[in-house]
Amino acid sequence: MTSSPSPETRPADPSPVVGIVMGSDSDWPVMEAAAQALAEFEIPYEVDVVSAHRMPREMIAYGEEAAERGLKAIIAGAGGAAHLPGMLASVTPLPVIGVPVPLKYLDGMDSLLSIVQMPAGVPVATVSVGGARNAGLLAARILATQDAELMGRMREFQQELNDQATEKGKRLRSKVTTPNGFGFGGAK
Ligand SMILES: Nc1c(C(=O)O)ncn1[C@@H]1O[C@H](COP(=O)(O)O)[C@@H](O)[C@H]1O
Repeated sequence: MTSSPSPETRPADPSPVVGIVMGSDSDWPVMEAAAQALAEFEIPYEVDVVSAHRMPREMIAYGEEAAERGLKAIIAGAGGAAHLPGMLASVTPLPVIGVPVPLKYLDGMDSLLSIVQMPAGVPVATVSVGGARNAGLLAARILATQDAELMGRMREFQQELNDQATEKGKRLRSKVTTPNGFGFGGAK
């Protein structure tokens, strides 16, 4: 049986390079998928609640200090009147990825429109409603532009997606008989 290393021998946690922030802890069930994607690529991240509406001064400080603290990208999720991603983008030079979080009413359309319609000059890369996993993957791609090893792992990940989709096609073709037997994946 292997035992985990004692605290003295355990390597120190690497400094986070991606900040995952959200307007409330109630966003975490959606935002967790961003953290999961980063963990799969072994990218160190931090998570916090930073609300533009409820804690404006702290939110500005977070955005202003993010680059100096060593973060390379920020993923910001919020629901409803989601001003957090845009306000962070206005005070940091880092890339900001916005995640519209769907709430009980309006199915996330309110959040999507709040995040995506940024004025020229202040970009927020907006993923789909609830698309936190893609936000994590996009942050990984941004980091991979400066990290050949990470770029290699992203290529492997894409190949796995391809393999899975190819397998899905095979399964479907084996279940459905088409009149001419044609299948994109080379079914004869
Ligand atoms: N959209 C924002 C901001 C902001 O943009 O600054 N701060 C909180 N919120 C959102 O309010 C919703 C309800 O929050 P509570 O569950 O705490 O009442 C959350 O989805 C949060 O992201």
